[in-house]
Amino acid sequence: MPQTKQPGNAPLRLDRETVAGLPARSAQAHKGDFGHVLVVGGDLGTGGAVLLSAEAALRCGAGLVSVATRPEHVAAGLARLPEVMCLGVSSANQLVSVLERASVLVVGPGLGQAAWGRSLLSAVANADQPQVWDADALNLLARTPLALPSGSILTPHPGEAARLLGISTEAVQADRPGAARKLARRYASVCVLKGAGSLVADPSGRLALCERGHPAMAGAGLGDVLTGVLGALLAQGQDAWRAACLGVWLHACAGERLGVEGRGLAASDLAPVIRELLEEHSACQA
Ligand SMILES: NC(=O)C1=CN([C@@H]2O[C@H](COP(=O)(O)OP(=O)(O)OC[C@H]3O[C@@H](n4cnc5c(N)ncnc54)[C@H](O)[C@@H]3O)[C@@H](O)[C@H]2O)[C@@H](O)CC1
Ligand SMILES: Nc1ncnc2c1ncn2[C@@H]1O[C@H](COP(=O)(O)OP(=O)(O)O)[C@@H](O)[C@H]1O
Repeated sequence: MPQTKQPGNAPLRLDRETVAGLPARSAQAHKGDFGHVLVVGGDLGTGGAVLLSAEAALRCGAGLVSVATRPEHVAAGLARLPEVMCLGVSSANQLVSVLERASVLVVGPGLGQAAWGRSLLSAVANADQPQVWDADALNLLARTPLALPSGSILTPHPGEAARLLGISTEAVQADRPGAARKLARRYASVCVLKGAGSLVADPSGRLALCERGHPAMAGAGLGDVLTGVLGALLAQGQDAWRAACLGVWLHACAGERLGVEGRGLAASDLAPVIRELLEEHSACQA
């Protein structure tokens, strides 16, 4: 299990044995048992990012999934993902009722950094459900003092980590464990530092390393998929550390499985493969 003792300062290596799984579902299970993930983002021009996240949340077993995005994106969202409740929001006050119904919040994919994204992020930051912050939520966090509620996960790529730490991307890459641990401590959250050899750090200094993955994953939207995976695992009762370790490992193994087909991996190809891998690791029915 990820809580396994680590020798000295060495990171825990994530693999099938060290990653804790989801419990099997009872035969009486119903959708209310598996949480409600709300994905917030998708400003004009980046509407696909929230759909990638929502699709991944759905395919990883969240009971309910909602998206709050620009009203202009609702029709496309419903056409692509009829299972997802897609709400058009022009301002943060329209978020209030859906925020109350969600058990986990994912914020940032395609959010943008203009007034619309900033106001939505403030509303999300005031909610107390566990959250996953990515992309523009992190870019806004780098220039606005906001606190993440306990049990949350941030998922910077090296560029975002550099903005949060006020250093260069090269400096982040030169000491990835240091950067991940610093961000986890600073934001009192679990930090996933993405890129080849993704790291998971928690505020107590725990560190895990994922050596799986594939260079075919170097493409648009792969990070958006990861946010949905993490949201779904939190919604199914995993704490932030366990969700991050399992989610990062599943995502990287799926990239590896698809990477053998070569370049041109589309982010939306990942969700069904992550589903397959999750079932191989943690069967739905005992
Ligand atoms: N279909 C969509 O709607 C998509 C929307 N996206 C959104 O577009 C917005 C901008 O995000 P971006 O991440 O493209 O922009 P950023 O400018 O934040 O990041 C890109 C830069 O970060 C650095 N970087 C990232 N990963 C690195 C690594 N592994 N090693 C070294 N350097 C690394 C590089 O300098 C890279 O050019 C976000 O809101 C994002 O969610 C993207 O996720 C792409 C897909
Ligand atoms: N060379 C690589 N090896 C392993 N994983 C990679 C590689 N390149 C990208 N990834 C993974 O793909 C995802 C890319 O996320 P991100 O940079 O946020 O992209 P986007 O913002 O376009 O969604 C991360 O989870 C990262 O770890």
